Amino acid sequence: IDGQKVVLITGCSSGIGLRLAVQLASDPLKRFHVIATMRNLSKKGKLEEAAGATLNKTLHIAQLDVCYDESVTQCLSSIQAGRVDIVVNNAGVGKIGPVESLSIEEMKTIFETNLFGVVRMIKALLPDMKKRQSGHIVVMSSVIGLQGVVFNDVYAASKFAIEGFCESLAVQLLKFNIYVSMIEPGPVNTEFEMKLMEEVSQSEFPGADPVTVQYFKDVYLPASHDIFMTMGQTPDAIAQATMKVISMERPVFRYQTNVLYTPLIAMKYADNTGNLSVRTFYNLLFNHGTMFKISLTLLRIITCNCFRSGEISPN
Ligand SMILES: NC(=O)C1=CN([C@@H]2O[C@H](COP(=O)(O)OP(=O)(O)OC[C@H]3O[C@@H](n4cnc5c(N)ncnc54)[C@H](OP(=O)(O)O)[C@@H]3O)[C@@H](O)[C@H]2O)C=CC1
Ligand SMILES: CC1=C(/C=C/C(C)=C/C=C/C(C)=C/C=O)C(C)(C)CCC1
Repeated sequence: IDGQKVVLITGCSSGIGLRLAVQLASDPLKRFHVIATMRNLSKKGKLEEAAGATLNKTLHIAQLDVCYDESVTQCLSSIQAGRVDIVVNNAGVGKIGPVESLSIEEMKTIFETNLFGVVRMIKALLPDMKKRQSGHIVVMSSVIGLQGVVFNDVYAASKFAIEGFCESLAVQLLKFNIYVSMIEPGPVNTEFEMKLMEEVSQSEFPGADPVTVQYFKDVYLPASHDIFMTMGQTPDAIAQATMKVISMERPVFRYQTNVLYTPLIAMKYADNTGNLSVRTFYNLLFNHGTMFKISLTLLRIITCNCFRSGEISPN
């Protein structure tokens, strides 16, 4: 452990967290000692299988639920190395649907994980990182932390919230040689989308008017599915991007993993009235058939030539 970076990752039972844990633990130079955490250890089978020979060598599995103080304290105090050099706040939950049919209580649970879960981890680790004048706080944010997407209102709010928190904190932490990095993927093909679809398929959308429900079901859901199919990245691509940011000597504050999404985000900064973003998203949503395919092809042509060419290939 002495020459290694101790990396703690939250939410490793599936998706991005699982792949990141495995990629870091499989580093040929053995630079990382990975503590792959999950809230429910009965789900550890998939990670154990993917970890292969790295299990209990460079990859260690531990219990951690970001929503509970005791769980966080207990996990951190059980760390053999006695320190965490890099924390990857990956645990997160999605939420889609008309706001009229979501209760405030339900909305709070999203913030409990995506905002306060991350804040809890950071608060627990900061004193020691400050003392050691070293550390890297990585957050699995999202493009939805920079640009809202229709029917993702609450999820967007939670990711915007953590962006604001970290953007503010990053300045203070530079004084202590602690870096903060936000990883901002677009759609990623993990269990995330399936969980959302499952939840939606069970809801009758109480409180929402029929026009909104129809707009959500017949326009948004197919368009969103299309976006996951055409623009979606693999969790391995996100793990690779995260590993790249972790390995930087001076880690960047923001890192967008999907070059196809970059021009959509850029609209926000190109027109400070916000109208360009709102209207373009409106048009893209309602023309998601043929027009959308044409727009996407155009985006591919533009972005492949102009944005970080060759750095990460859009899949
Ligand atoms: N998939 C996507 O399109 C995108 C995802 N992201 C973000 O990436 C991150 C990972 O998502 P992804 O891998 O796609 O989705 P998954 O649903 O596959 O993974 C989410 C992980 O978070 C865990 N988790 C949820 N709540 C808690 C909690 N309270 N404490 C600890 N762990 C918890 C889940 O555990 P359990 O199995 O127990 O539920 C699971 O391991 C999230 O923060 C998400 O917002 C960002 C951009 C796009
Ligand atoms: C780009 C785009 C759309 C959807 C984007 C989606 C659904 C993105 C999902 C991103 C996720 C899931 C991020 C997770 O953090 C719409 C609204 C269909 C309209 C057309 C343009």
